Amino acid sequence: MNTGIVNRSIESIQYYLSHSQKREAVGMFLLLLFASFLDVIGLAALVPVMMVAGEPGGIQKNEIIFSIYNFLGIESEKIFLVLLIVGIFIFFLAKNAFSTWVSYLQTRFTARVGLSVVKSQMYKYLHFPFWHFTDVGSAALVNSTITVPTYYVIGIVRQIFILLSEICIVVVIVVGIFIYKPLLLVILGLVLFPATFLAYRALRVKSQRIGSKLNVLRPATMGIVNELFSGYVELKLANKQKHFSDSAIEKQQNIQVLEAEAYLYTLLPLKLIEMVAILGVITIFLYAILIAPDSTSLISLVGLFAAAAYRLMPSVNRILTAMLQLKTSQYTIEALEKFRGDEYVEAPHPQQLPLRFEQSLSFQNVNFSFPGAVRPTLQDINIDIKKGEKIGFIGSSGSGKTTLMNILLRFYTEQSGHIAIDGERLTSQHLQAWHKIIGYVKQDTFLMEASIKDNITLGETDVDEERLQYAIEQASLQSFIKGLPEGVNTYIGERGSKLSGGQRQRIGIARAMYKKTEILVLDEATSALDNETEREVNEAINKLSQTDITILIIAHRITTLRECDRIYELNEGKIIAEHQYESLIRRIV
Ligand SMILES: Nc1ncnc2c1ncn2[C@@H]1O[C@H](COP(=O)(O)OP(=O)(O)OP(=O)(O)O)[C@@H](O)[C@H]1O
Repeated sequence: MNTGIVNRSIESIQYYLSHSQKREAVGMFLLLLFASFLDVIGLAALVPVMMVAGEPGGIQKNEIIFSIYNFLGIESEKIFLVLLIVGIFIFFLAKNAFSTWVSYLQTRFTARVGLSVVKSQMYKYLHFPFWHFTDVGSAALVNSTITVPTYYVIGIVRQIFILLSEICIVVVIVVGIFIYKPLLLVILGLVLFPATFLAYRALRVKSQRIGSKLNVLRPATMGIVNELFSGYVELKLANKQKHFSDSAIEKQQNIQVLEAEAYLYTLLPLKLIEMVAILGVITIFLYAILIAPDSTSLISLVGLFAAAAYRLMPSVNRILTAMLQLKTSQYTIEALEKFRGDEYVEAPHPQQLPLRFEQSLSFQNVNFSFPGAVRPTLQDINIDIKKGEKIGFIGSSGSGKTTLMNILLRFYTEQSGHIAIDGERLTSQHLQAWHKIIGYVKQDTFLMEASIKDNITLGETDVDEERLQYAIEQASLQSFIKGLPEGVNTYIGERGSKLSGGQRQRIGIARAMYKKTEILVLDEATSALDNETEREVNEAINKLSQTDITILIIAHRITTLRECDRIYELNEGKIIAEHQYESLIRRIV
């Protein structure tokens, strides 16, 4: 049988196991082996005991049982038989308790492996280079961090355990038969092995193909369903809801068909093995008629074959099914192995240093290009900002404003030049301290399906109420919150659907204020800004302008920049001009 997928699976699982877990896995394998051994002993003991019990004077006929009978010195055969049956029952009880315990250990172990796969995937995607992160897309991210690990545990980790334990059972039986009757083993091998091998070969490619197709279809369907609901308003107005839902249903239908086909393949082996067992009986008959025309050996051989096949069939079936499941789930191994290259591995967090921001923040000859971009996204950026200044950024779409802020926030790292805080170069050793004092209010503020309070504190359990009030005031949210039935505890709906555009941005501002932001980056929304929203946001910005918080505002409406000390204009990644608000507004009017 092809062991490629088995080796691949074991190698893949090893990646997630610590040293002690690897030892634990070996220990568990030994326990499985022992449980299989007990399983076979139990069955092997049952048959002679039943035969002895059913036949008067049977005790004397069976050598082993007879010697036990003599050893115990019990006078009544009946009592001995009762004791023997009770003994067998106790043995089965103990054996099953033991194998249940082994199964319990195994499921706990599997669950822990599953958890470390999820953890490892989460870690991987949370430490992804930022530009790459946005390329992957949220549906694929959810699929990779939750769905793929789930199917990996079901389709790979569990199947490997099933496979190993069933192989143990088969080996024990085969060794037993070999000792007892080598000829039977030859017949069994000749019949069972090629048939099983051929069945596996016929189904494995199909199973693997099903898995790969499912891995594409599942996130694609999830993505469409996500869009269907998140774009509810736009799709309804454009009369496109049906188009999206039809496409999701079509994909879901394909998934159902593939899953049904995969399920069918798990049922087929048993049917096939049954046929093979019958074929075995026929082979023995033929053997007996043509080669060894001795009827007593024929009957005993058929009986033995039937007994061996009876115990072997379920095991061989489970082995085949497990192998096919491994093939169907092979895609999960490949999916988990993605992005393990050095370019995706973040340098280990260096020791963190404190950072003081008391005087200035400057960009010094900063240059940045996205991987594969034809021209630099930012070129020779030089800006000096004093603490407490309010600075505006304008420029056409794509001129590099957001990228510049992402560098300041350290989501991207400049290829040359640097950022200095109070004259000290900002490095990865300052990351924690830097993120503590810098806040970012994005164009589309991230909002959770939770209360206003949770959205401002980002779900903090030990809320500093005084700080919360201060943040609400600074973001000019107090009158809005006062008018709500449950005040700060009011739920804002999914992604803030119960809020206006201005209210959403002001929640973002309040969030930044709550965390004691010293430098605030505001990326003003282009689309959502109607006059009322602009007034609301401007009111908050004006209020913040009275504080000593340093503010950097990317604006699409010049009026947002009224309180700015200076305004930089970007074009194609370069700073092409520095303006004062008055001169800029005159130029436009
Ligand atoms: N993740 C990315 N990968 C590759 N190129 C990118 C990526 N993000 C932005 N760019 C490119 O970098 C350039 C600058 O984009 P940026 O978002 O900084 O512009 P912007 O001035 O903020 O635009 P807008 O005003 O429309 O928000 C654009 O040409 C854009 O296509």
